[in-house]
Amino acid sequence: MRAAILTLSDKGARGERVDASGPALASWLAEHGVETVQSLIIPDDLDTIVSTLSEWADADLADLILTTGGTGVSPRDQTPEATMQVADRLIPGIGELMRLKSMEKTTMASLSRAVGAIRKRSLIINLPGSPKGARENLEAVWPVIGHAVEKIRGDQSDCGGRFDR
Ligand SMILES: Nc1nc2c(c(=O)[nH]1)N[C@H]1C(S)=C(S)[C@@H](COP(=O)(O)OP(=O)(O)OC[C@H]3O[C@@H](n4cnc5c(N)ncnc54)[C@H](O)[C@@H]3O)O[C@H]1N2
Ligand SMILES: O=P(O)(O)OP(=O)(O)O
Repeated sequence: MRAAILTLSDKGARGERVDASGPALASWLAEHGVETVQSLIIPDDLDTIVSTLSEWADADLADLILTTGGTGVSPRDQTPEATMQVADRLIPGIGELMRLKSMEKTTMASLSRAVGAIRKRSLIINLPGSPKGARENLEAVWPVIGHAVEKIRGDQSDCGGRFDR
């Protein structure tokens, strides 16, 4: 699986804060056998997020595109809106699972409006901005990501019963 990481942070893009979340995600992915083929920091600007996500998905840069930051309720937080704008289809269960698992850790998880989406052959997942929040949310959905990527990329094998507890 190839991953790309997009960090949304005004301070990070201005060089006022070192991006700890993008590298934390790349390390976590490497430990799980996933190569990060691209990573970038951009400001919380709707049009820039839309154009970057569309470009990456349309070029089939990665199977999995992770965003970190801008999922909350501050005026500049618009990563979910940008993701919904580029989405061919949404996967509501991804956001539900992230919030369900994260609320075991902090009730503040209810403030993340993160979504999961598909554009072309890429799975896009929003994660919160802090390194801890980003990692915890990725861990929450990791069990379903491999299967989701296979199906999005056209795997036609029968999954009925394969994943029953
Ligand atoms: N499982 C968890 N889920 C959530 C957590 C958590 O700790 N565990 N935090 C919750 C909180 S609190 C909020 S609010 C929401 C939404 O978060 P955002 O996506 O809006 O995050 P930001 O406002 O972009 O960032 C928050 C905070 O994190 C630090 N930060 C942000 N970007 C970076 C970066 N690239 N490198 C280092 N640190 C960064 C900074 O202190 C920001 O103020 O999510 C809940 N979910
Ligand atoms: O500069 P950002 O975008 O990382 O935002 P904040 O620290 O206010 O969450």
